[in-house]
Amino acid sequence: MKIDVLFYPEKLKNVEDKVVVVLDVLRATTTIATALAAGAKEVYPVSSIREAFSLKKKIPGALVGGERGGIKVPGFDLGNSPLEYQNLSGKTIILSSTNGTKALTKASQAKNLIAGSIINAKAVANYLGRLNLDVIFLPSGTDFQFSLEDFAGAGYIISLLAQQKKIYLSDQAFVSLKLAQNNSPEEVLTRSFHGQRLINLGFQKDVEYCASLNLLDVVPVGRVSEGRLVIESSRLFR
Ligand SMILES: O=C(O)[C@H](CS(=O)(=O)O)OP(=O)(O)O
Ligand SMILES: [Mg+2]
Repeated sequence: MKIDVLFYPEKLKNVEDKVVVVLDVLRATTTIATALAAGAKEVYPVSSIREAFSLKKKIPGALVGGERGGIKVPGFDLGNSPLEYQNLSGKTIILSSTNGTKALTKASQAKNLIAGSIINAKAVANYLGRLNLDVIFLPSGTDFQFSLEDFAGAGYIISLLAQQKKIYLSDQAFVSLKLAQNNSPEEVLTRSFHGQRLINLGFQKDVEYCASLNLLDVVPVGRVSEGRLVIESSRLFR
């Protein structure tokens, strides 16, 4: 299996025949994994606030969540804190965040699209091992800049994948793996620019939660339905 890790979404091209793992460790893909583990039926990632409100009108009972500047959008039911996403049995979630949901929609045409994070690293690694195809990891970044937590997040998954498969790493994937091998998730997330920003906004508990390696065994997978990306929990591979 060949493994590549991009720096940020702008580099992603021609994904139709690719396996793409999108990461937004702080916090969108962690929130998606948490929502699905809490029983949500599906998550629709959308880029804009307007699109979120418009889709909510079309799906009775849907909850709309997300943030701008880290803070819950006025009129939304939920913010972007994974800790808010509990007891969601059968619920549809519409999520719009600054970075993660944009990266997910950018990768929506991928042959296989997976939302990865640190809390479900092992489950994602097992899933990729079963797929047995080349993989591109796509860090969402923060405001179109490189983000440490997403790049290292890919490395934690790669390190678990390396325990079960022969893998061939691009130069960037090699650095991502080394970063993960030499730093704990707590160190990485607390050190990162985005982690510091969230801590200053009062989201210390979110940062700690997002660093909880292998907490959940859910694998969020994307598919396009009626022209729109929807993410559900894969129950095929555990
Ligand atoms: O809520 C978050 O963690 C961020 C918002 S910001 O970068 O702190 O403004 O959104 P995400 O899309 O989850 O990176
Ligand atoms: Mg982020």
